[in-house]
Amino acid sequence: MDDLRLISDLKHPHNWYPDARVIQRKIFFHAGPTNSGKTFSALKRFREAKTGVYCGPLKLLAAEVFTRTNELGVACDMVTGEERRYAVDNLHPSAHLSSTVEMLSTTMRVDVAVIDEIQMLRDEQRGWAWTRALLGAAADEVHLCGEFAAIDIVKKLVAPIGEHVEVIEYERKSKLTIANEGLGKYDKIENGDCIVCFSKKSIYYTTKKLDEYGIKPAVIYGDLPPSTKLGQAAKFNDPEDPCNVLVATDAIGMGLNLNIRRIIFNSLARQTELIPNYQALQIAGRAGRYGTAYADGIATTMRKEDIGTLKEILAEPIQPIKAAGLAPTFDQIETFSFHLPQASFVRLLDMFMAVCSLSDHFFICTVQEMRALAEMIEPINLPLKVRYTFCVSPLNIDHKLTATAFVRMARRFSTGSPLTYDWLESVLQMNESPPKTFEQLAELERYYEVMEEYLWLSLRFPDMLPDEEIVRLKSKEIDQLIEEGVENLLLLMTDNPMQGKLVSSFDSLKVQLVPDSFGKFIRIFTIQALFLVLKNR
Ligand SMILES: Nc1ncnc2c1ncn2[C@@H]1O[C@H](COP(=O)(O)OP(=O)(O)OP(=O)(O)O)[C@@H](O)[C@H]1O
Ligand SMILES: [Mg+2]
Repeated sequence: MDDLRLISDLKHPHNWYPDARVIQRKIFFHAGPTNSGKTFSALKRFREAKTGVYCGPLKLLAAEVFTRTNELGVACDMVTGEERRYAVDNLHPSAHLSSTVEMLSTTMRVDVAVIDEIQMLRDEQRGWAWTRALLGAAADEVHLCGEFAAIDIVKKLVAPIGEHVEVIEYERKSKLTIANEGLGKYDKIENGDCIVCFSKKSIYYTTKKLDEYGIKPAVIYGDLPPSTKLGQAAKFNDPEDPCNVLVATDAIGMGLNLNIRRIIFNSLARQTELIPNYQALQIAGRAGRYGTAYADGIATTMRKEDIGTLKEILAEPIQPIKAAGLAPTFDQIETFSFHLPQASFVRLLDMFMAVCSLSDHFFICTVQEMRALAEMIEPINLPLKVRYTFCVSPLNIDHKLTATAFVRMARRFSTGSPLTYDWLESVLQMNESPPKTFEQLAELERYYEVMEEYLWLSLRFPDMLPDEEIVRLKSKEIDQLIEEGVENLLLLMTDNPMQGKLVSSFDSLKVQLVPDSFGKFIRIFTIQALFLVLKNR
């Protein structure tokens, strides 16, 4: 037990990064509310430096920095969990790199490291990645961008290594007001409005409602592939495009540049809990974007009775962040397994969580997702490192299709046979026709997730997952189908409620049944019944 306690002692995470510890780093904290130019300033410094790395919270942001930096004439490569791109080629890596925060190499020496959205170190699941970047970036200058709430904790985390934090404060570049009353009705929707929902179901419901008022919105939610998100964002941003309303989940909370004038909270609760005030502020802060047609922003609610709550939430002072996330590293789990050779991986994780010790200012990130993946592949015989890698992959296994594919990938891996594209195709048995119902659209999203998982694993085990190129091409095709699906489903609902529904199945009937007026339902039902009769004859 004493040995186990020693191994799981996480009290001195500073010591995990020897390359950073030999540098006397200068730390700059660009602190301010949303839309205040923090990232803009830090990126300027990044580009001016001889060598630099940018660590962003999302693939989309890493891609945006990659594209923009190259456009500005500074060669920049990109690394995300699933992809490596080079400004030139892999024989000539650039001096600048844009990456997702989890991918930062703590042994790569650079002049400037930018760590964006540093307040994310409080995140229950991903917080460890920001803590690791903060303590481990081997850079002369570390530029942090984020909320004021993170200043104290950052100072406390670097104090033991004698590093000083210089805070640069920013003010919001545009005005943000909270409306006096909630909207109440859909007919008050205007150009530049973004309705924020907290579930896919309410996204569909809201689009349907807007349809009744002849509005065809752009739609963005987390499960959509990046290029669909970008396509929808571009459509909404384009002043020439007739689409001027956006319906989105809080997936827009970070990163995308959107010309939003007014944020309308469809509700203020995720499942049953009110959203925390820092999240509400992040989302509300999306309204009004410096340098766009809608420089001044407004935040409001869909339901009139919610406006008071919104005002209360936004008025609450943001509590300074008290602790930063940490997670067990592979080395620690491996040493644990030497001491407990009989224990299953799930048991190792549970033991680690039970005995590990932390100092003040840290908390241990939840390993729920990792544990769920570990449970699925527990009976499969895999080396510890492979099992660990499978379990830290970012796959969502809430759906049967993704869960089954995950298990089959692990099983195939354990037999030593390569996971080729042909094999993957036989597992997925994809229906690649353009989706006509939301269920079919969701199925395509699942295919896309499995392909992303393949790409993620193939970066780590290229010999066992050799068909990266072909899977990437295929995933782009699926992405395209999803994009068309989002467009077409909305189009079908808006332009002509009858069109296209003749060929759809009972699934679409289920969707139509939910919030529609009775008359419309009778018409659709009659036509569908007629269609079935004709088909059977
Ligand atoms: N000095 C500047 N000159 C021109 N454009 C600027 C300047 N500062 C910021 N911007 C533009 O204003 C917008 C907001 O800036 P930025 O993204 O840096 O804000 P932020 O504080 O990082 O916001 P968030 O918290 O949402 O990440 C961007 O489109 C950026 O290009
Ligand atoms: Mg920013």
